[in-house]
Amino acid sequence: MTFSSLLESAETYFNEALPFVLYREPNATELKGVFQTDDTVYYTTDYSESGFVFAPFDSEQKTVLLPFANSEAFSVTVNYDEVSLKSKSKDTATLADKEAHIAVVEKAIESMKAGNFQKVVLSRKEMVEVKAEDFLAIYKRLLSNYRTAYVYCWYHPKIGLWLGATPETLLKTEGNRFKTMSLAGTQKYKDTEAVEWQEKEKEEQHIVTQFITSSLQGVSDRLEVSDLQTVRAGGVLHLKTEISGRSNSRHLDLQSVIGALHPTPAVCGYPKLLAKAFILENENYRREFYAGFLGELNKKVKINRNPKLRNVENSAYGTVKTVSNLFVNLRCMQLKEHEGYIYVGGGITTSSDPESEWEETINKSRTIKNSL
Ligand SMILES: C=C(O[C@@H]1C=C(C(=O)O)C=C[C@H]1O)C(=O)O
Repeated sequence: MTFSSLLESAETYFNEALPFVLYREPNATELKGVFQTDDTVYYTTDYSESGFVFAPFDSEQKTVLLPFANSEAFSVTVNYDEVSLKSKSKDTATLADKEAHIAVVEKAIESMKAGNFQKVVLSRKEMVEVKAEDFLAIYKRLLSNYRTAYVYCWYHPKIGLWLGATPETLLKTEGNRFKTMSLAGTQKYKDTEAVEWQEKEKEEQHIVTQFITSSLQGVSDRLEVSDLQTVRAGGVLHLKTEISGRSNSRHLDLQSVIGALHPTPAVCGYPKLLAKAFILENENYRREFYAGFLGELNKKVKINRNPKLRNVENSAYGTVKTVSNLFVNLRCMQLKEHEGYIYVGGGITTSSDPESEWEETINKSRTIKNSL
């Protein structure tokens, strides 16, 4: 199977209304595809299943699963030479979009000043003129434009068509080791990653780091927390801290770890339940799968830790491990037959300036717009 034949299979599956997902991990050259052989909507029950998951923001709603057992999986090397299409940027937000977003941001600031909660992530969706039938051209541009992102295209005829290029890992596990990240704080990228950060951004990112480390306290006694870094995600920069560890027990309970993490204050707020209630009550639309998560769940892979043995084919030294690679669904778009919806948001604290928060959503929305 080649890069172009994998894309052709996706096109065939789409035309035949069968579920599939295409995805490429950050900095990887491998494009993977999972093609479900029937059009049933399968769900996870306790995250012990093996497959590709697609979870909504609202953790009360069910997580969709493309079970590996009911699918065919392929992997090819991406051929970027085949991705030469030019990109354009269009800003399509209306004045009404701007006023509505600013009004909710102002309401949140007031509520936080009254002491109701500390941080909330407010988002909106913006309509763009695209057609679902063009999804592969858009997907190829996303692959080419964002090599450090997790770039996916997910389709289920009974649920919808989603594409994205996200910078955020929710959870990576291998056996009982795990890794996650605290990613928050945003500024526009202007040719350098050597930038200063304001207290507001440092504070909102710190809230996320604190939440993650305390949520994982019961999972591992020895958490490793990296230094604060500035990372680029297309046209924006974020603050990032990496958090990793090994579960105290031999078995990592994915259901409880995912339950403890999702949604983090990077996409919801703090305290979690109060922020979530504010979001559900005040954002005047449903997030659906935006700010949910997606990726491989309990995949069996052969791991070879000795680099000297890397070239030994069919290695007898490899061990089979169970891995999960889950990413937060950000910088994404839902594609309908005749239009697309880009989903974007940003973290609000009492020090937020509503106008700058609006600009931040515009800057984030360009991740997708630059590839339409
Ligand atoms: C909510 C989004 O992004 C998240 C919010 C950020 C912020 O508030 O600065 C930064 C990165 C992400 O964790 C989004 O892209 O829609």
